[in-house]
Amino acid sequence: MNDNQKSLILNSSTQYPLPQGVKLSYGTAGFRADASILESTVFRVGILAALRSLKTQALTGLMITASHNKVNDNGVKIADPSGGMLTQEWEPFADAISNSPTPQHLVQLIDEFVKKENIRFDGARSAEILLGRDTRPSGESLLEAAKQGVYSIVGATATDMGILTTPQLHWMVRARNKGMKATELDYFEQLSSSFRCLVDLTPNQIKMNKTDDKLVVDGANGVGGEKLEVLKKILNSMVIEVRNSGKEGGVLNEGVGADYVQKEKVVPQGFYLKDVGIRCASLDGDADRLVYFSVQSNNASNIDLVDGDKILSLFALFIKEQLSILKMEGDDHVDENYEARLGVVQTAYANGASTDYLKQLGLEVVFTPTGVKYLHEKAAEYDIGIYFEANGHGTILFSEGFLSWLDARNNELSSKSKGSEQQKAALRLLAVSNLINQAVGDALSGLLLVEAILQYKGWSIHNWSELYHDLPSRQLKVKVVDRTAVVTANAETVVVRPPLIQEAINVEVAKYPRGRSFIRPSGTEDVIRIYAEASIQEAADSLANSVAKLADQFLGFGNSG
Ligand SMILES: CC(=O)N[C@H]1[C@@H](OP(=O)(O)O)O[C@H](CO)[C@@H](O)[C@@H]1O
Ligand SMILES: [Mg+2]
Repeated sequence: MNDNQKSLILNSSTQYPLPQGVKLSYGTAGFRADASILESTVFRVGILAALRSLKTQALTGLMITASHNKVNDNGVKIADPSGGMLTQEWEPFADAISNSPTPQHLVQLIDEFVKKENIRFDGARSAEILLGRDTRPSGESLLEAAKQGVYSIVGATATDMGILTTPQLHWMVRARNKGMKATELDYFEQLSSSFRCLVDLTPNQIKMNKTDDKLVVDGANGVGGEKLEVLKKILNSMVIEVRNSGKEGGVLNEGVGADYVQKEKVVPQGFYLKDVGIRCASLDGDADRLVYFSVQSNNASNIDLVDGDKILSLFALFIKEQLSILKMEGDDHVDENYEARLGVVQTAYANGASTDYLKQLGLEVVFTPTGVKYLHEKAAEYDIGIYFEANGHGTILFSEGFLSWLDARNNELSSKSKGSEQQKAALRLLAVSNLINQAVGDALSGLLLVEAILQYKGWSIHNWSELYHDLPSRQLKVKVVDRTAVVTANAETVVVRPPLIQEAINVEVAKYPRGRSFIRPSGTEDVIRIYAEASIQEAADSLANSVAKLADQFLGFGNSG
């Protein structure tokens, strides 16, 4: 970096001093904290986004959101040029600059990093960043901090895309870097046209039952509801009622939203006994998570939850079905068929019944540690990789190789056997690849795919929910002295440090039919998470409680002496 560049960073960073005692880390989902202490962090992430753009010679994204956290929190994360999460290799640098104590130190860190990464400042291509934010009131001033960060790199430009869902921003970054149309309207048009295409390919004999027409969506009082209203107008064919859109005065994520519904297993605000039998869905605060539910008739706060695992199962079932139709021998007697590698990616939080179901379908199921970045990376190894966290974040990734084969196959079928079942299957798969966000999990595109598949199958939410029955489960959190003392292996299913705790967990698990339990340090909160499942709820609760006691015994404050 030349002196001019150094003094630019030095000067602008003095405007954004690091508050005393703040130490943040680029965790599972970027930086998150109370919004009042975040300006300096967001400013520095602005610099980071510009450096990433220079390094890759491509456009990057910066999103200001704290997803399902309370409204006073905020956060910031980067979309890499692929549209995915920031490469994990840069996370340590993100931590280092965001915690750097003085402007001088910051400049020094950046200078060293630029040399190490061989980042070019020769002006061959300037850094370019798209900025987005959710509906949080603190978003506006944090956006300004992000811009100032970007502008601290000579020649860098920042384009404010306004209020967006997180997946919209990721989608735009990916689309721009692929040279495709990338405005918000393009996003809506791609989703709606591919959805229409799928619905038009619904077999004629399957007609929806009247009562299954309507979908009611809980928008978490965030950005998702607002965007869904726009999408709904463009679609013009679906009966969608949006509640908790934020316009009715409700508070973001308070008693509403996908995280609340999935963790508490109760109805969000604004849903009542009168909604029994209706298909309902819930988005989270930045609309990258989606769960479905229906209100139970016995008690208005009870729900039948259709979580990420079941969305994954529905998608997997559909894709597998289309692939086998495609493989059927048609009139053209093509014997050269592409064996598409279909893979399903879950985490240890996936309900055991879902894993059994997927394996029963003959699918390859693999596990990764918690966090979308791990699941996404794994899913990208397949021709078609479907990944979901139980909490409703996930998508379906199609490899370039498979898509170009599929495209060619479709062309061939359309000339030899237009309108055949095989061609329809090829068209459906192509439509899915356009509908479902290829950059990151996206509640809006996921919702449209669920709706299209339910129509295709002529299924109610009840039919869908009956695919399998969840094993009863329980999640608990335990505060410990130092959560980093816990080291896990095998996709977080066994504890390797501290010694002996895993043996003790095994003893507890063995006491319960279909018992399973694991502990891991959270990447977003200062707690150890406990997960347990068993054949009945009482057993899952009791197993979770015993394991929580073990965690406290081995790691808790009582033990610290
Ligand atoms: C059990 C659980 O839901 N964990 C969540 C949560 O991570 P933790 O590392 O468990 O705090 O937040 C992550 C980011 O949103 C999400 O990816 C993950 O699934
Ligand atoms: Mg989210």
